[in-house]
Amino acid sequence: MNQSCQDMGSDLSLTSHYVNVQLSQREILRSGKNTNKDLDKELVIMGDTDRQKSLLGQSHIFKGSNGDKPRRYIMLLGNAGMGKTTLIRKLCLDWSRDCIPQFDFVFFLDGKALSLTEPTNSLQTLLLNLSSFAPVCMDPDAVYAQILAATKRVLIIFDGFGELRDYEILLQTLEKDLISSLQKDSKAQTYTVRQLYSAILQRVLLPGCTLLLSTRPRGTASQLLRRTDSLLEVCGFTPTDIEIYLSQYFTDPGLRASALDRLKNCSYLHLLCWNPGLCRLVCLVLEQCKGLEVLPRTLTGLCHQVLRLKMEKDSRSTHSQAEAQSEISVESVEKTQTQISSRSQVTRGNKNTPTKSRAQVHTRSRSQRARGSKKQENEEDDIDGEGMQSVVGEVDRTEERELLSQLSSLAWDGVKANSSILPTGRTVSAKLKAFGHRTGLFFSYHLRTRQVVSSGEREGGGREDREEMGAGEDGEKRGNKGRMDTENADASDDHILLWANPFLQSYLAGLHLSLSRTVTDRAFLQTLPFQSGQKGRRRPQREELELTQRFAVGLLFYNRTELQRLHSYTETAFRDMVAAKQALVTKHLEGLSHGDLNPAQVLEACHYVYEVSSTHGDGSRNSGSTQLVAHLAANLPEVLTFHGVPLKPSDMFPVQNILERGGTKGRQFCLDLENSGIQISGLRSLVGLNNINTFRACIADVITLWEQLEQSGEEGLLQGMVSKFKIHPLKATQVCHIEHLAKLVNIHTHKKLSDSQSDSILAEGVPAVKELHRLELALGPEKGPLVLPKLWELLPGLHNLQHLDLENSKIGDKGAEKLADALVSLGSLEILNLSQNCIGDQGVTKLATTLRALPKLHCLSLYSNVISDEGAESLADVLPHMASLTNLDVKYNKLTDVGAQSLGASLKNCKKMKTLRMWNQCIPYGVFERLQQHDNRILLQ
Ligand SMILES: Nc1ncnc2c1ncn2[C@@H]1O[C@H](COP(=O)(O)OP(=O)(O)OP(=O)(O)O)[C@@H](O)[C@H]1O
Repeated sequence: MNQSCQDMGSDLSLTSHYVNVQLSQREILRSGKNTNKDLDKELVIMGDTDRQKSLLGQSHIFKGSNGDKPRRYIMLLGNAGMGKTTLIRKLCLDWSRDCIPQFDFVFFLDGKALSLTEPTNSLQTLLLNLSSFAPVCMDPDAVYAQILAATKRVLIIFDGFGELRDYEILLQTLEKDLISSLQKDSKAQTYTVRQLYSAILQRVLLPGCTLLLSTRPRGTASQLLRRTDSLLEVCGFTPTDIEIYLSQYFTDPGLRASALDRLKNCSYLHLLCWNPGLCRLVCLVLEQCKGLEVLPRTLTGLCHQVLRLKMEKDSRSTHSQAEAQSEISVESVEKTQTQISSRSQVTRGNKNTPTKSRAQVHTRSRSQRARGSKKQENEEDDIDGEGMQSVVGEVDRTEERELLSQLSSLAWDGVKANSSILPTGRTVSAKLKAFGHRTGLFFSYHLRTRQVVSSGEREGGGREDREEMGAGEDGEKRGNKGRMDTENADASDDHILLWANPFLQSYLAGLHLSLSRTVTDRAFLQTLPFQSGQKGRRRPQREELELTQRFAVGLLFYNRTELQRLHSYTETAFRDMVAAKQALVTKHLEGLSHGDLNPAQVLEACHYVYEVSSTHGDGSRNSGSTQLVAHLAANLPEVLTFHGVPLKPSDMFPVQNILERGGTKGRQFCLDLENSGIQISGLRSLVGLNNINTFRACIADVITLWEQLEQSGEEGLLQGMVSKFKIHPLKATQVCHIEHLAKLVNIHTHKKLSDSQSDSILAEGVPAVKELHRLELALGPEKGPLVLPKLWELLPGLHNLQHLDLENSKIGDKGAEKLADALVSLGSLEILNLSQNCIGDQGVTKLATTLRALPKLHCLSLYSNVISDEGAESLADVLPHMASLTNLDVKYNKLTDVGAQSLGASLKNCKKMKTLRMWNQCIPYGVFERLQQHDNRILLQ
């Protein structure tokens, strides 16, 4: 394992190129039971400040927090390229170096092995022969016995599953017969990989072992959520990580310094490097475009450059190979020349064969060059060296275009089918496979490395594994995803062919949609985003599809000369085709009603327009793209919300771009970045724009930003950030929301940021707190009580609060007493909702004393508490003194006819009261009816 985990492809290895990334602990909003929502929507989005505090190092993955029980069912989350597999391999490597001593065995099970469908496996063969990186096992029976004897010391890692759904299917209840058969004899070689995976995941096999499952977070995961005890997410690269990565990648100090410099000057590329997979692509471009070439400015540009470089490298190396071969052929030709009577006939024959292979062509051209003067002697040989080269180039290009066209069509098929596995069979020609491998776009995964080994017959098991790990010269992920084999690229039963890089797959799929002759305008139109009817659709858009759409649109507006190599149209036909599709895109995007787009779609629209407008390498724009930017900037809603949309660092840039553009046209925006997890640096860039009138964001992050600005002495900016910040209305859905609010109220009351001595900017307090008129606690009865002590402390600071909604927070009598004390300061309060809070007589009696002191309170709900007659009496006493109260609700409490009659009698002295709701089952209906007859303000409902 130590050897086979190391390789990261292209001469990179874990030991020399791995960057230690952090993990963040994620939580889900609901209990996770019976939920059918998408996991990424269920995940609580943490603010940056809290996220930084919650980060875990790799050494803590298996440990419970604060000495809790160790984690046994861990889900590792991360989008494409975020480094899940790499992290897992690092864990394996660390384990092989004794750094994770709690496990005696680690097995790496790949989702791709599910392609093996024949029922010929046992748990033993699965672990010892099929798991990736498993070394040769000299005494499998003894090892297996040891595994079974201490399953608690076994770690099973599942990786390489396409999506959450694949796990969910494996978690469907197993048939009883299968369970008993597995429990009776797990050594019988009669099970499919699927059955064994299912049984391990469902803890039928290897109970007590630790499971680590990697997955992308899109899709529903109700079954998984029920089982996992830890959700961890790979965080991606910080700016420091990016520097570390670059300094490891560029070992030459000169190159390193210039690469870092160039990257820092290219903000968007730098932001993209947050994703390690993209960081690697960026390095590839930085490495190979050392000269003065302009760096790509968009994701389309980046992937385009990477593909271009790969193709150039490939054609260089195939040429040099062909030339090397031709040298040999020249010699042999020359040797045999005397025996060939009519060489010119051979030559002529070749010349007239347009489909000759590159090697043939080169052999010939090289042989001409080698022979020099002989060329003139041969009058029939009328093609000179240069002419030949251009023919060669043409032949190469034509072939390359053909291959690209096939590749991109396959890539689109994969994106449609949500799969990175290439179809087996004839669809992928040998030539295409070879091209895919040479360019590192494909890698082949070897499903099975060994024959089933039982003790006694020990075959050369691991050998193949190790040889294959080192194979391949340029694969993005070769060596990163299990076994592979570049020599034997055929997708036989034991091999499957995969796309090595999700971004390049999507780029090629986008290429197919935008430039292929086979995609009609109508079909193209249907693939564009935001189709009508999509808004209501629950199914989330998959990452690859979203990227593909972005690339397709980006490519259409790309520099036309750059695209020449990718298509086979004539110049005019190409121009017309592009113009027609550009018009379709423009019409489609301009026809959108931006008010109807949800926040995630608004973000996506910003990305499209960014790709369209900035793809030209030289920074120039064409008029079509300028028009699209202007249109979006003019039509974005004034209140622009990204609430609930996780914002990656690279999302910030396109949004900033469009907001700035709006600013040049005089547009002002109110930005809602709450619950988006935006990084503080991104927050600063966006809300620092001049045309942002107001903004909302995670309170703790805003405070951190203020502190940073104060420390750096940026007073002007701080002033703006303080005055633009808004928190009204505030709905607390997480415990931390109240903690953050408490911090803000503290700043407000002390009129300074925590460490500062005095602060003129905050001399009048925090405007956002002064303007907070409505506060709702929506944490429910489980989490609500956790924040109540903090809430009682902070409430007196909210002088201008008009509406306080504490429904269903399990306040109880004790809480009600504390609340009563806090309420004295809330002279502006108009509405108080204390429904469903277990408040009894004691609590309500205490409350009653302060309620009378609230001059503006007009609506009080004590619905569904446990107030009985004594409490009702207290309320009845205070009611006539509450001059502003118009509506009181004490329905579904415990008062009987006695309490009801007291309240009814008190009502007579309350001229302003409009409604009194008090019905419950303890009040005889007759009494209630009588009271109603006397005063029609008493209502049943
Ligand atoms: N911590 C890291 N240090 C150095 N390079 C990394 C790191 N994490 C990822 N990479 C680079 O990024 C590339 C993509 O990472 P990886 O394959 O692990 O992503 P993934 O999350 O498994 O993606 P997918 O969901 O597509 O399978 C790797 O090939 C590797 O080169």
